[in-house]
Amino acid sequence: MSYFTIEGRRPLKGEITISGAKNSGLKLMVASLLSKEPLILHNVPNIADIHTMCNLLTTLGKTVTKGADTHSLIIEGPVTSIEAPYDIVSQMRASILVLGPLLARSGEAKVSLPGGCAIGTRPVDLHLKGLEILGAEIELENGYINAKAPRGLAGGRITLPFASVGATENLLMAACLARGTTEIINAAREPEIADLVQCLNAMGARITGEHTGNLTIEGVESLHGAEYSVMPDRIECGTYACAAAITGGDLLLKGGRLLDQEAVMIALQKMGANVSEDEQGLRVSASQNLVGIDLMTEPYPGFPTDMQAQFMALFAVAEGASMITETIFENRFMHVPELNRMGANINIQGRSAIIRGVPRLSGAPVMATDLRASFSLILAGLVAEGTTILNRVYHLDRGYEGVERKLANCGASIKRIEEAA
Ligand SMILES: CC(=O)N[C@H]1[C@@H](OP(=O)(O)OP(=O)(O)OC[C@H]2O[C@@H](n3ccc(=O)[nH]c3=O)[C@H](O)[C@@H]2O)O[C@H](CO)[C@@H](O)[C@@H]1O
Ligand SMILES: C=C(OP(=O)(O)O)C(=O)O
Repeated sequence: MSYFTIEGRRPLKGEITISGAKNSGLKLMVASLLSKEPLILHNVPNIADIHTMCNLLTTLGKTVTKGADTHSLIIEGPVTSIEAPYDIVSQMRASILVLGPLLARSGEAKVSLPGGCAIGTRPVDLHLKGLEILGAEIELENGYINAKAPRGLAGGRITLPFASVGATENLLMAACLARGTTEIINAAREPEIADLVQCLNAMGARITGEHTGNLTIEGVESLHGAEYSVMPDRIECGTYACAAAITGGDLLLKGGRLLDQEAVMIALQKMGANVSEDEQGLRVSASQNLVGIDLMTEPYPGFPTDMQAQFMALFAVAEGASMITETIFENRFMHVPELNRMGANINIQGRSAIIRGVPRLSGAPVMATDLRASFSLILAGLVAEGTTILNRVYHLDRGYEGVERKLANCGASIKRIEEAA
């Protein structure tokens, strides 16, 4: 297992190129199940979750090859298996997204139930209820979802009680090949949904309404191949924006887009950071002490839960008190005890955390518990006095490409130590 050592208190200055979005790239790869023709994807991030998705698609019969450059993939060929096995689904929850496309294409699917994870119980009831409205027959047995649509899927009107990102994506992909028209009311509006819609439309789907929360999908007989570039990762961009702010640095985040993350950038500005945008990307700097603010996580366009842990690190050293209310996942405060071990003063009250800013944090050995929690500890380590040792960095490798390279290029002292197994 590898770990990071970080020596803190160095302002970050320079440029970081933002990679393609994990939370879009994974779904675009799944869309390849809807056609046997090649789907050529560019700007695919080189991260563990993408490798896991390659593995899952290969298990289902697809051929995945590297494209013209290191961030391109070609996915093609027929689906030859309808089973997403437990050993892959348990590594990555996004695997559940193969359910809708497999049903639509093959009329049946067997997908392991993903179960909960460190941030919450994460049920998939909305995915299953929506597929039933489209005509699927679903049974749960031995930890698997067994789904059948012997007469194919048929369009329907699905109202989501909560704008679930994953349910929207699963139903959207299933509806592309259903007979007739499907409406998804109260669909998620995250930018990754629009990216998926654009890719599906490039493959011949007929989807409208991607920015409105109400999607209309006119089913088509078949989809064809396409070439598409994954959008930049707004969460990676927001994370490095926090790195600039917490270290009193100045970073150009190449490829970052304000449009995708206004709530995050407004929060940084309220705290005293400077944010500007030009044709290269976003520039974020801080020349004064940050001040605490209150935040609540919400579905897009609200403040994203995937940035909550990173802002917790910022608030830990900001002047005054801050409060974060987490409304999306019930257990997403696992980073709090670790930040407190570094000298932060954070109390959890139900779904809210009260953070009283402290003048300094001190380096300590800490343990990553999930992807974004891992980066909140890196941010704390970048501003702490002394050495921070971050264990279990495999969480981080799921979703951030080349963390230590990107940070070290901008002046951070961070090293990955590979421990023999
Ligand atoms: C791979 C990926 O894109 N992951 C993102 C996706 O996760 P994911 O697609 O899992 O997130 P959802 O929007 O579906 O989940 C949000 C909330 O709804 C609940 N829920 C969801 C589905 C369901 O059938 N029943 C149910 O109760 C979940 O438990 C959670 O509490 O969106 C989240 C919310 O922006 C992000 O934090 C994740 O990074
Ligand atoms: C929660 C996240 O991912 P996943 O849904 O894959 O667990 C995330 O990207 O922060």
